[in-house]
Amino acid sequence: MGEMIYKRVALIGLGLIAGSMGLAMREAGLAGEIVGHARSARTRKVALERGLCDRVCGTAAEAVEGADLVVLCVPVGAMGEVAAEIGPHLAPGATVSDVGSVKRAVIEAVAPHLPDTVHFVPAHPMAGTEHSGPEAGFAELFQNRWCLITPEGADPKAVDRLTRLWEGMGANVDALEVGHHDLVCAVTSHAPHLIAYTMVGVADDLRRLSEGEVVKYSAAGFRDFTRIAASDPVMWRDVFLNNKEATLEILGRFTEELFALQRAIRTGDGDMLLAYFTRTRALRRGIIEAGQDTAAPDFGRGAPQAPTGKDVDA
Ligand SMILES: NC(=O)c1ccc[n+]([C@@H]2O[C@H](COP(=O)([O-])OP(=O)(O)OC[C@H]3O[C@@H](n4cnc5c(N)ncnc54)[C@H](O)[C@@H]3O)[C@@H](O)[C@H]2O)c1
Ligand SMILES: O=C(O)C(=O)C[C@]1(C(=O)O)C=C[C@@H](O)C=C1
Repeated sequence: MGEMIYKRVALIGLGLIAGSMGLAMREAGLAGEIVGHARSARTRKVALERGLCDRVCGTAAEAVEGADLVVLCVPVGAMGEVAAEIGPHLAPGATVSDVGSVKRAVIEAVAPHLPDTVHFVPAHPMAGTEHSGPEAGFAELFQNRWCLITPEGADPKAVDRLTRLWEGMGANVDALEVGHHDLVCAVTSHAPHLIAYTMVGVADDLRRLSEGEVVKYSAAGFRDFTRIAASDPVMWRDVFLNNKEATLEILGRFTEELFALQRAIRTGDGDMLLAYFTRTRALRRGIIEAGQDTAAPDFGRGAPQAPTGKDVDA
C-alpha cells in the first residue's frame, strides 16, 4: 500500500482513463475515497461493479463536493461545460486536473470557470488503448508510461502532490510548456492517428472493389493501423478540432515528405528510399532502448474483460 495522497478524489467521466485511474489509485491506496460521475445509469452501475470508484453521483456538481482532487476525464470538447458546472461547487484549496490529450484549448476552456481558491494543474497521461467506456480501464495502464503536466505557474505544492499521485500509479512525470506539449503530441499521437484513420478509410474503399481481400489478407502492418483507427470517434474528433494549428503544421510536413518519397518511387531513386528507411529504423531502435516500447497490441492485455466498446447511452 502506498501513502494516501488525497482524501477524496472525484473522477468526472468514467471511461478508459478515469477507470484506469480509479483502479490504479485503489490498488496503491493513494486516495481515501474515490467518487465518480457518469451521465448514464448504466455507466455508473458498471463503474461500481468493477470497483472503479467507491461511490457514484448523477451530477458532476454533486461528485466534486468536498473533493480535494477533481480530475476531468471527458473528451476534450466537453471540458469547458463540465468546468462551468463544477466551478461553484469546488472546495477551497482543492486541485482541479484533467487528462485531456490537448492542453492549450482545455486550459482556455476550463480556467475561466474555476474560482481563485482552487489550483489548476493540467495533466496528460501518454497511455491509452483503442477501447473506451467503463469496461475498458485497467490498473496497469500507466505503468512505466509518461504523464505530461503543464503547470504554468500553479502552486508548486499542488503540482508536487499531483506528481506524487501519478508516480504512485506507476507513471513518470515531466513538465512541459503548453504549446510545446501540443506540438509534441501532434507529432507523436495526433497526426499518426489521422494517418491511420486515412489508411483504413482508403482500404475500406478498396474493400468494396476487392471482395473482402483487404480484410482477409491484412497482415501486421495494416492491422496496427486498424487498431489505431478503431479509437473512439468522439475523443478524436475533439482532439483534432482542439489542436488544429499544431496538427495542421505536422500534416503539412508529412505531406511534403510523402511527396518526396512518392517522387523517389516514381524516379526509381533507391538510394533515397534506403537512406530514408535507415534513418527511421534508427528512431525506432532509440525508442526501444529508452524502454518506451509497449508494442501496440499489448496495450489492452491487462484489461480484466474484453472491452465491449462504447458507453453508448452516456
Ligand atoms: N484513450 C486514450 O488513449 C487517451 C489517452 C490519454 C488521454 N486521453 C484523454 O482522456 C479523456 C478521456 O478519454 P477516454 O479514453 O477515457 O474516453 P472514454 O470515451 O473511455 O471516456 C470518456 C467518458 O466521458 C463521458 N462524457 C462525455 N461527455 C461528458 C459530459 N459532458 N459529462 C460527463 N461525462 C461525459 C463519456 O460518456 C465517456 O464515458 C479525453 O479527453 C482524452 O483525450 C485519452
Ligand atoms: O495506443 C493507443 O491506443 C494510443 O493511441 C494512446 C495515445 C497515443 O497516441 O499514444 C492516444 C492518445 C493520448 O492522448 C495518449 C496516448
